[in-house]
Amino acid sequence: MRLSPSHDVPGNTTTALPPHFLPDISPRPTKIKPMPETASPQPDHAPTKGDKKAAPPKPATTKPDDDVVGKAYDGRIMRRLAGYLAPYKLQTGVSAAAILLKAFTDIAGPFLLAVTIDTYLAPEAGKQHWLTHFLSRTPLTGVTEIALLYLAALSITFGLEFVQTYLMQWTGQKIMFDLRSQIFRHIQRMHIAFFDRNPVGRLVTRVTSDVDALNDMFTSGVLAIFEDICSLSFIIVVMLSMSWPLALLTISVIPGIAYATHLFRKHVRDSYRRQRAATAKINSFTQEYVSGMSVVQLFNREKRAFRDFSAVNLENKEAWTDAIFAYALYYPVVEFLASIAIALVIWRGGIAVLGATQHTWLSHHLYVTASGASAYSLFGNIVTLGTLIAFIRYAQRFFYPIQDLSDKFNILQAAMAAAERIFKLIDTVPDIPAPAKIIPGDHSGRIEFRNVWFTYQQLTTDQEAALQQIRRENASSQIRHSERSAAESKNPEAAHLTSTAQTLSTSNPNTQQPTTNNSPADHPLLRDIEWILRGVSFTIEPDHTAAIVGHTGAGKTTITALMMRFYDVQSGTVLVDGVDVREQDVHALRLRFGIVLQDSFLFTGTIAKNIRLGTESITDEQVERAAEEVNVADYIRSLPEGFNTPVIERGATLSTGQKQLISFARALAHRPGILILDEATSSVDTETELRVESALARMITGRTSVLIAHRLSTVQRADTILVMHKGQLREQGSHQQLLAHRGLYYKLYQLQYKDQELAALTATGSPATA
Ligand SMILES: Nc1ncnc2c1ncn2[C@@H]1O[C@H](COP(=O)(O)OP(=O)(O)OP(=O)(O)O)[C@@H](O)[C@H]1O
Repeated sequence: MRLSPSHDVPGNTTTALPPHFLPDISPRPTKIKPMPETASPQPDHAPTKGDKKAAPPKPATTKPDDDVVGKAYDGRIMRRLAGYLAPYKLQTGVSAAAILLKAFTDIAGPFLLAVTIDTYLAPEAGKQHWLTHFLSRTPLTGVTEIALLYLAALSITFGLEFVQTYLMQWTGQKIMFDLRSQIFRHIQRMHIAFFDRNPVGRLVTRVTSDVDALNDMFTSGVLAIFEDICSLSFIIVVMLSMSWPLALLTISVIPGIAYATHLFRKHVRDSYRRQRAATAKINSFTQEYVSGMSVVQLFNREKRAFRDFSAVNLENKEAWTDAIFAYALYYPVVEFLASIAIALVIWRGGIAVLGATQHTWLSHHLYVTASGASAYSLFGNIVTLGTLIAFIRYAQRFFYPIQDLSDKFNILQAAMAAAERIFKLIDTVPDIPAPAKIIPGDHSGRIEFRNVWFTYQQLTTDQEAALQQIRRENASSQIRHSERSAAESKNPEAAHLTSTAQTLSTSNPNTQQPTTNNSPADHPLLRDIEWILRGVSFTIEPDHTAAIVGHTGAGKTTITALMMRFYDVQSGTVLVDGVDVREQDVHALRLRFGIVLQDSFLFTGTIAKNIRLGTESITDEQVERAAEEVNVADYIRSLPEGFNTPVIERGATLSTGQKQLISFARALAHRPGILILDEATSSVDTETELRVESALARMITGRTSVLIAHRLSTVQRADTILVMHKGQLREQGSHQQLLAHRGLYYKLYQLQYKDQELAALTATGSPATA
């Protein structure tokens, strides 16, 4: 709690004026602002009495980088942050000038008070202020004139305060706007693997609370520190000029305050770290249990869930209690030390005002200096009643900025940590690098996988190096092979001789292989990686339909993700439209695809907007036709607002099947070159599926299509069926060919066929074993 005029001059019996008579130009509000959060996932300060701005808990993330307590000042980060201020130089400059002027006008009040007392209320012969001399030569003589001067200083201070507050808050909001836009734009550019690694909560925190922490720094941190430093400097200069021995007495308690601040910060820091962890747990716990409430209630887990919740709730409470204890102790301690300083000033200044005759034996001997001169003569000559009263006011104000600085230090620390996390996000380069030279595809719709190895795992530097080596070896082998082929085609005779020479020169039959194909699985560093795709090669010819089948987790969806370059392969090549996807413009590449997933994603907006998905060239008629083709138009029209019915909460009011059909319409309306249907009809009933099937037949005609389906009935008509098993392409061919092969597909088919037969028999009441 800050020193306030009503109780900050204990036992001031030596002055002619009672303490409440002591005016102050800018009495500061009582404010306690405990240490703000570095990650700001919870209220940014403890709910202490007197602080009206206690914020509700903010969502927290559980990842370690949210737990970092950074440095209070980091030159590198500060320089970068200053860059955001650059467009608002004028506003910042005016604010800074206002602060400087305000710090100056702030000190005028006590000074005018001293003049009033020494000149008019309790004048002493031979002790006159220079200002009194100065004012005596102007019309400003008398209490009224000085009161007017005082009022003028007060008005200027308020005016400056308004200018500074308004401009700084305005600038802060502008910077936050710029920063949020930059973060969001950057997040949108990130590759899909980035979102696998960064949970939603963490990214939301970056855009919200971390940006808020920076706002605090811009609006009340940096400039407030500047203001505090200006105030402190002016007050110190004024105090020293008034009476340096009294000034030294005031400053004498600073080491005590510094030590108390050090202990306090240490304690609060630890407690905040625990709070962050506990709040993160509460948030994720609540989120998980609220989303899974039906399962909780179904399995009667309420009591158990409440017990678990109480445990994390208690952790949070205890961490808060510790912080509150520290705050409750720290502010009175600082206040006590400040009061000691002021008591010292009153005591020593009072003696000086009363004159040498009234000092005690102790004070006389205490203040005899080594040179033999009596120190109180120093006071005696300088300290008037007015000076002493003004000095006490300055001494009180001296402790405001000191308390404030410790507070601002916390804001800075929080902002540095937030800035570090924000910059880390902004500096994350997409793992999907843009090609040096873009090669557009031929729009044929041809898809080819050449010996593709892929893992979602992040590889170590050594593993990356090993892969690079393999890629280099395979590429040079490929070049040699191409050169040889070219030579053979030009001169078959020479080619024959070369080939014979090679055969004779070595007994190793491998040298006759046209190309080397080193496999990552053979490398000691790469052997233990959990490869999702292991050397997958296939071709889907233009306008053909390929179906990918296989057990759950076999890598089917992964194959389609690689076609659209959501991830880059670690080894091998994926070609779409005849060109390596890494050499194409990624936006143009993705525009080629239309996709319907098992878990359709709808955005907030209307149904029509979800079908159009921002492509304004799609007309209302086309939207409706697409919906008709997939048999969902009647349903949409039956809704109160038809195609303009709002979609809320990712389509919470629609069934999974309806969402799938809307996604179908979306894919159809966009007329993509390549269509991917990943379990696209898994959630619609058989009747609807049959109707969608005819739409499907139309959809896949004239474009390359990739179907992923567990129901083999859906895939039978595909031109080619790829059978995946544990990341490997085990079989490939048409339905009939694969059945004849009697391999994996045959087994899968038999299993499903038996299941269906069984289901049919059960439905008709026949014995299951029949
Ligand atoms: N984003 C991801 N991060 C890490 N691992 C993943 C990711 N997506 C999939 N996997 C893993 O990759 C493997 C293949 O997944 P994929 O989704 O390709 O299988 P699938 O054959 O389509 O399975 P399903 O039939 O169940 O859809 C699985 O073991 C899965 O755990």
